[in-house]
Amino acid sequence: MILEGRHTRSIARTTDGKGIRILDQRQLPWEIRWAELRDVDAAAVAIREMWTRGAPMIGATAAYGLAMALAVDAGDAGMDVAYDTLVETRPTAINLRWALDQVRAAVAGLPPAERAAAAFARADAICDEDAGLCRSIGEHGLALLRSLHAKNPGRPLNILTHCNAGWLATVDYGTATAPIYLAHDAGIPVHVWVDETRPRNQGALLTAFELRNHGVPHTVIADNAGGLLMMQGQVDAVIVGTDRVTANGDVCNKIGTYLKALAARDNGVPFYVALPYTTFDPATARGADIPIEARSAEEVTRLTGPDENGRIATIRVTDSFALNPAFDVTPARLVTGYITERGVLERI
Ligand SMILES: CSC[C@@H](O)[C@@H](O)C(=O)COP(=O)(O)O
Repeated sequence: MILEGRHTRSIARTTDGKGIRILDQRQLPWEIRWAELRDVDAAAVAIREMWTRGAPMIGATAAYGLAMALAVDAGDAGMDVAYDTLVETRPTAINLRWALDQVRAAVAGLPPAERAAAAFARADAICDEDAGLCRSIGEHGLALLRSLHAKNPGRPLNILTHCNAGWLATVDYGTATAPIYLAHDAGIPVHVWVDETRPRNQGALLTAFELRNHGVPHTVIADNAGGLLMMQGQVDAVIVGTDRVTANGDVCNKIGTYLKALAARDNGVPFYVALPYTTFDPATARGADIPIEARSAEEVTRLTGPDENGRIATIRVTDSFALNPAFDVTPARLVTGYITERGVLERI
């Protein structure tokens, strides 16, 4: 399924300006379906049930959710209830709290009649800023990929990524994918190893969809294949996104990221983390202090997708007890560099 354009903004206001449209990521890559969210409860459901996902996109959706709440009840008490509802939807990505705090600060001290408009304006600005941040991450990452490719100019540059940190997870470009898109557009022969990213398969379903749309050569691999490929010299760099980087540089990202970082270190493969400043959490000292989201065991025990007739079907993988921590923490010592809008930093 190809969208118009290579990447697109996956969040926008509805034409009447009172709600938002998001790409319903539960349907991808099988169907392009936009969902309209018209109140704070709809925004909370969309975040919690992962119609939309990825740290910056969660923040953007929540910002609009708070604005929609203020359009109904602009009082302080109502705002606090809406804030609490939204901030609890997903605990790990710091962008969620950051964006809600931004909207709350933007309306502080305003008369109730002016609050909703100010909140929507701040949410719009968060989206515009995020697209710019990701573009800058892409430009700094492009310079990095150029130098990596120059070491072996005769062959494709092999990047391994985990989960989806692409334009679906941000407002545009993505974080981990932005350098890849810009490198591909600049004529650097990039090939991407895409971890399928069990249990929700964000790699196989979403990152592969994005790369296909953009025409970037890629190969989907089982999550456990990366170590072997690194050992065989088939990975030049790992680039991942993140839900939160703490004051000491620890990186929280989709479950399985830590194992990739360990394998990368053991094989001398550089391990990069792409992030905007909105994902940095200086108030949290270290990764062990981050709340790790526990999601439903059914995400592990069930698989969902279209059957041979195109009908969406769910099959059971096991009836045993299952555990589903959604994120893990990669210690700062395993990170080669942080690709940010300010440049590629050895320390955050
Ligand atoms: C630019 S998105 C960065 C992270 O949010 C991304 O890598 C990730 O882990 C997403 O997890 P998800 O559970 O799909 O929201």
